[in-house]
Amino acid sequence: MEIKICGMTRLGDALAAAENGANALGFIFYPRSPRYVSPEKARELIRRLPPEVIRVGVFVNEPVERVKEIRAFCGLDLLQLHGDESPDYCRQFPSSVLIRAVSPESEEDLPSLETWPCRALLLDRREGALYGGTGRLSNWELAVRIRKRFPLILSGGLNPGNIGEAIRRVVPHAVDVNSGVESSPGIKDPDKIRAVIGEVLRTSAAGEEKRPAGDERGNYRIFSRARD
Ligand SMILES: O=C(O)c1ccccc1N[C@@H]1O[C@H](COP(=O)(O)O)[C@@H](O)[C@H]1O
Repeated sequence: MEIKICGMTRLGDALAAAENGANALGFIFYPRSPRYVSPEKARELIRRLPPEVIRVGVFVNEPVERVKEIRAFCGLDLLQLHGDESPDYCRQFPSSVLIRAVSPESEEDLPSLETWPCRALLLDRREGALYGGTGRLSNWELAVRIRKRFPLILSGGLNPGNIGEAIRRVVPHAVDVNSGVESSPGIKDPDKIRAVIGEVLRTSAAGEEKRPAGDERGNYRIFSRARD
């Protein structure tokens, strides 16, 4: 089970996540977010990270050229598009570097997910004008349907208290945690980071033990360095 911790604004938080086993860290380049980090600051943080940690840039409705510029400047491995970007917008990037955030509300929304040219879907919950970071749970029943067809990152309101149940019920490829490991928006709590990663490792190890022989989930890694 892969894990991403999102909304990094401070070096100590990023290193705590990396040292405790996070596979990927997210940097939010959406100016209206309380977790916004400038490209200059993100670059500073990123260059001090252990090389094996995957760096994900989170964008909301940013012009394509600006996303490309920030990606090159900061050395981002993957791009998480979390706004109203269209499939045509997405096609201006290699699909291998894209994570598309989606918030389907019912089964009827599922066929449209086929249109996204991306490496993985990230299931989140939108709340009014807020694009993400709401701390609200996503729809786990739809998540089970989605993960049968696509590499899925489960997101939305995950925290040390509910992530074990989320993994047992949804069995996603990866999980993404953000406000659930904070003491206030943009300020992570290293104890909560340790707790959430510990819970992910324990739950996924128990799941592996119970899996019948021959039930391989494949070796697909979402958080790896993609070739453009
Ligand atoms: O965190 C934000 O402020 C944010 C703003 C705009 C787009 C995405 C944002 N965060 C993403 O939201 C999900 C879920 O967050 P939470 O766990 O419910 O707090 C996560 O993938 C973040 O990448």
